[in-house]
Amino acid sequence: MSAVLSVPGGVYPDVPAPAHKPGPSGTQITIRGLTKYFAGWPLYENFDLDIPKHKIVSVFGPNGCGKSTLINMIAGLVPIDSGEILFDGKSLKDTKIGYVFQNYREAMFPWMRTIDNIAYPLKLEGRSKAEVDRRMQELVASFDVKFDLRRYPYELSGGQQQTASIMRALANNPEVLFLDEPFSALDFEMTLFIREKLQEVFMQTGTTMLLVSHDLEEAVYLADQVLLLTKRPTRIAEILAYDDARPRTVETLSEASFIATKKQSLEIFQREVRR
Ligand SMILES: Nc1ncnc2c1ncn2[C@@H]1O[C@H](COP(=O)(O)OP(=O)(O)OP(=O)(O)O)[C@@H](O)[C@H]1O
Repeated sequence: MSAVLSVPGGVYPDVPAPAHKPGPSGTQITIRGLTKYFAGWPLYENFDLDIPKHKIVSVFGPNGCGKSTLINMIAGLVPIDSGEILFDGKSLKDTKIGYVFQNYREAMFPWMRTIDNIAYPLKLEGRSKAEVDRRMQELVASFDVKFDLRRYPYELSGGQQQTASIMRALANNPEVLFLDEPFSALDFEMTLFIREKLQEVFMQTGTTMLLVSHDLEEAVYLADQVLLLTKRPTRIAEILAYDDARPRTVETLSEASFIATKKQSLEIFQREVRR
């Protein structure tokens, strides 16, 4: 009798299960055979990537190479054509994730007070009022919030709104936090503040973070790994490790290892843009 493979939605005889290639130990996200076309043109074709656990990975590459689409596909916001994305061997639906959008003005529910926006993921999980209050206090302390969270989002400054968006994304302690150019709509002062807060949260929690950035200095400053992509159809140009100790500070910017990683990233970027 032929072997029968049971798959969701049906039973097909003689269909071998595709061999899943796990990543090296310490991998959080495995992407295998990812394929995505837009309007008949390939963006990703048979793309494989391992994203390590408890690290910050910055995604950098030429304009339109698919940085946002990559994190959006991993986060389940954009459907994939084919392939497999697993989180520690689990599917997305069994994984807690948080997402920080570039456009914070459209990220929050305008009819809810800021505090209720931030608590929303906890309420969705059915947490008790005491649990919600405790977590909110922790978040307020770790983000050093000085503004009134009972205000509506539109009553806050851009930096305050983005701070609140990040607090919401972290509220239920996600395993992975996605950030799509979180600083690009902020002024310099707010960028520095939020960047330091993210670094502090990372040092406290070790939450895996995937950051899309257009600013190479910022991408390297926060990263354990810089993922450099090619032009489309997009492949990995190179993955650079950057392991200076945290907290990284203004002094980090003049360290030889920081400058070398930035220079190497820029050279790879320029090579790919000219190709
Ligand atoms: N919904 C869509 N329909 C058609 N094409 C799309 C769609 N979303 C993205 N694209 C195309 O896919 C490519 C990758 O887009 P994406 O925004 O992911 O790139 P990016 O690297 O983040 O871009 P940028 O550097 O400009 O921020 C672009 O050519 C874009 O025009």
